Amino acid sequence: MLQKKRIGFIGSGNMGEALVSGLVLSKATQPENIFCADIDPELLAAIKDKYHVNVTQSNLEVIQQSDIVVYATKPQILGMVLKETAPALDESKLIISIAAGVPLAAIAIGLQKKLRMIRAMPNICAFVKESATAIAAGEYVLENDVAEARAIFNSVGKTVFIHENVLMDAFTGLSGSGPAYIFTIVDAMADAGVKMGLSRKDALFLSSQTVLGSARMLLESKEHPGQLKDRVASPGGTAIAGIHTLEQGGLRTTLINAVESATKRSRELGELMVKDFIKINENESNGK
Ligand SMILES: NC(=O)C1=CN([C@@H]2O[C@H](COP(=O)(O)OP(=O)(O)OC[C@H]3O[C@@H](n4cnc5c(N)ncnc54)[C@H](O)[C@@H]3O)[C@@H](O)[C@H]2O)C=CC1
Ligand SMILES: O=C(O)[C@@H]1CCC=N1
Repeated sequence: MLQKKRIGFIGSGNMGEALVSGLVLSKATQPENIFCADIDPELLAAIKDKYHVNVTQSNLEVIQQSDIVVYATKPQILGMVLKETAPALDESKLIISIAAGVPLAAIAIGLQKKLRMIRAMPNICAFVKESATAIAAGEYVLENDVAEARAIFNSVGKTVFIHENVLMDAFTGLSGSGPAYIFTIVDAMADAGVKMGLSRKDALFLSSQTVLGSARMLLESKEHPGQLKDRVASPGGTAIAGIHTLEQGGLRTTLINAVESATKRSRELGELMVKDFIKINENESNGK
């Protein structure tokens, strides 16, 4: 589906590169159909070297070359970048924003243009084709646009399509930010292994493999996590002793609080971006 589509990235940092990596690994499209822009020439040179895609410091050039444009800059500068690139945007292109917190309606109001837009929340595991991505569509998308967006994100992992753009902040708090929680947990488990006398290398490998295996069991067995937990925790055994300590430490509450905080932060980022957009528009109309 994407073979003939030219896909451009505005911002080629952590997430832009993760998507490029997944797209190239999955062969969903050819490297010559991928166009990456960034302000950092060293980063672009490294991306060209690794993935053999087209790179340029010019956002406008990438947009001109692309059928699908993915905005992958930080939400805090997205308003400015969108304004700068708006002259090159029209209904002939599908625009995808992966920015945390930024509602499509805010982009539409800020740019005052009718555009085919998709909002997506992937995660960094796109690097290894294991992203969990939520996708929502804007008002003016064509029938094929959602399928194309899904094809992009399916090529770097699994997708869910949601109708309510408003739930994106919750996805951002859970699966968009989730790898950071898991990396922290694995790091802490590795520290624990070291404390118990394992080498750092073994401790890190064993905790990472344990997370991978647990995730695969959850997805493949489709059993409830509680049931799987019961299969590990024997009466009077080691796992239940460990779980008791986790519960004493408030693990569940802490994780629920973490997802809630990240969801709230996502909403805040969206509100800040809207304010930013209003300021840019006011300055423009005052001729500043
Ligand atoms: N890092 C993650 O795990 C995830 C990030 N996201 C979203 O992806 C977006 C990008 O995040 P990251 O990749 O983490 O940030 P990053 O900072 O690693 O990458 C952003 C890139 O944009 C470049 N940039 C800055 N100004 C620019 C400009 N004017 N024109 C073109 N490029 C410019 C920077 O040099 C940088 O390489 C954010 O909106 C974030 O919310 C979404 C899901 C997961
Ligand atoms: O910048 C962040 O912290 C998050 C991770 C998910 C999206 N952006």
